[in-house]
Amino acid sequence: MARRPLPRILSHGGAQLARSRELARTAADSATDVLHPLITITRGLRRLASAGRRRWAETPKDRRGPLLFLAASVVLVVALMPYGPLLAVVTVMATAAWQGRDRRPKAPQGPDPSRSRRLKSLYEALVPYFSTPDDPEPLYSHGGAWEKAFPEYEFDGGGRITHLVISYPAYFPDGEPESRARIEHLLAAKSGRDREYHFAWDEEGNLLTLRALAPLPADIAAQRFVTSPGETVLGFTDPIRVQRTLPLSYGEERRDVPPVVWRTGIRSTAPHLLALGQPGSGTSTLLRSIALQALQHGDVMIVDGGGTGEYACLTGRDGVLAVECGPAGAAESLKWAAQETERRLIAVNRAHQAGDPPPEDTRRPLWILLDRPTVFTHLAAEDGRPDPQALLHMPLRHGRPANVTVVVADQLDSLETLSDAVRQHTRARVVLGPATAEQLESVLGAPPPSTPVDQIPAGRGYARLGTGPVHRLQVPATPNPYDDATSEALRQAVLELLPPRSTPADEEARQDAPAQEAATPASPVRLEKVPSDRTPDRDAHGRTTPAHDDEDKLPAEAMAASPAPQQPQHREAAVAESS
Ligand SMILES: Nc1ncnc2c1ncn2[C@@H]1O[C@H](COP(=O)(O)OP(=O)(O)OP(=O)(O)O)[C@@H](O)[C@H]1O
Repeated sequence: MARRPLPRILSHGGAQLARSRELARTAADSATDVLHPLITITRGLRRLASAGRRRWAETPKDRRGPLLFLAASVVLVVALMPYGPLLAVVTVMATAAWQGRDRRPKAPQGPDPSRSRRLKSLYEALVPYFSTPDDPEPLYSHGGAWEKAFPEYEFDGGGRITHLVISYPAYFPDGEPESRARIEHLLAAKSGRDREYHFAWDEEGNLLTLRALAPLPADIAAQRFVTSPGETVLGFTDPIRVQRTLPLSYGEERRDVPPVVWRTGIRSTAPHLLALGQPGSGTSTLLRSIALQALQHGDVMIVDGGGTGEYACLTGRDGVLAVECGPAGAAESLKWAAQETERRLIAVNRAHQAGDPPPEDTRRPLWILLDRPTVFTHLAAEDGRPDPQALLHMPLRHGRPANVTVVVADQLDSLETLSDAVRQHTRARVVLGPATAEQLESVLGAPPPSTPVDQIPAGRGYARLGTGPVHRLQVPATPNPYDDATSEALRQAVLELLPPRSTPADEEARQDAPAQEAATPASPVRLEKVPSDRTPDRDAHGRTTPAHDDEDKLPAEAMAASPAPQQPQHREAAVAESS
């Protein structure tokens, strides 16, 4: 019997109503089953009565008297006959039951022939994986019944499977990733490779649920996201695992989309991030998106080994301490970052020991963003200099209590060149663009729950925060506004998010140092670095430099443990002095 729709209040409740809804539905179904004969007879009596009324109305007035007399005679004869009344009641009930039967044409059972063929072929393809010759009653056998194996299925308007529950035998090794991967690969291939599929294995119930995922929106432009301090939106995902949504604007339109939010700071369980991808997969775009969000509440230092000016738009902006593209500048900036982390750590520890809150000058988040640091590693090895990645050890290991966050982006094939500290301490992971299942698992630490599509758009990939689930990810479009290929709308969106430029870029120093610039393979972009919430210092030339915490205020032991911070711009000051 077809299930009756429930009242709206029961069919649109939240997750907590699901159980009550199922109970109500079961009770309604049972009551309908028990009362079904009564309902049929009542409906038949109603139809007989209305047929009688119609007949009476159609009978001409002069013939109504004889008709009434005939009916009364029949009633009298029946009443006088032995068992007459009983027989009359039985006859009326039988007639009513016949008249009251459900005359609606029966809905066709099962899917239409083309859909049945699709399910049948899927079933046949699964037979080698879900059967064994020793099974006396195989659920899967060539020419067997797919209906028992697929208890639930749904198709879209084009006749393609969108949802399928697959029952499999208990002896299938569903705990082995390789066995699962074989089945998932097969199902994705048979259901259409141009879509992504989510697989949920219910090992207790021996059920596998396949769901075709709608493509993630690729048209989300950079914008101010509604987040708290310490939260960074890496991108957007589907609502299967993420309940929270963010209101986003698409031009005039507004939509709520589930985000992948990364929490940083002292309570974070994944305080540093590593993003990997093939060239052109969108890791620089991700870093730019993170930088624009980080600048709302903190200071940012960028070390760019790519040398293509991807971060030039950030140069000289409030809160941007440095954008370094050359090996010497990168090494100096990282050295300063390590010393600053150490200084903050000592200051925080002293405050803890004294029972005071952390000092104000340790609270503003410091972000160290590195794009392709392995380029500098190669250059340093060639020149016989120490690997600048070694300087990341302090911020990575001790950055969390010091409010220092490190984000590293590099290419997938450089994973081995990244230092142990980077690989150990970056517990938030992102992989963008095409990647093999092995690469995904080695970077994320777990296989993604969905199959990839053949054509992956830029900025699409997977994210995993600590030991959490692997999420599908689409990074918001945050292009380089100085790139000619960037559309005007996206350029404006990024420009609007940039902090103001309160100090002019130090063009003079750059022009005056041709010798030093030529010595560096990727010429550095010179930047002024002025944390917006601090009073800048002045160097020998009267230029502003980051007002790092006044060394005089540091405790004696902190000074002993922490060498005086060597500010990132010292290289440029030296260049200016020599000119
Ligand atoms: N999330 C995104 N949405 C839309 N377009 C994107 C996105 N991410 C990247 N792109 C586009 O893809 C191209 C490459 O992006 P990007 O430079 O960020 O990649 P990459 O991984 O850093 O590559 P490379 O290392 O070669 O510089 C750019 O044209 C960029 O605009």
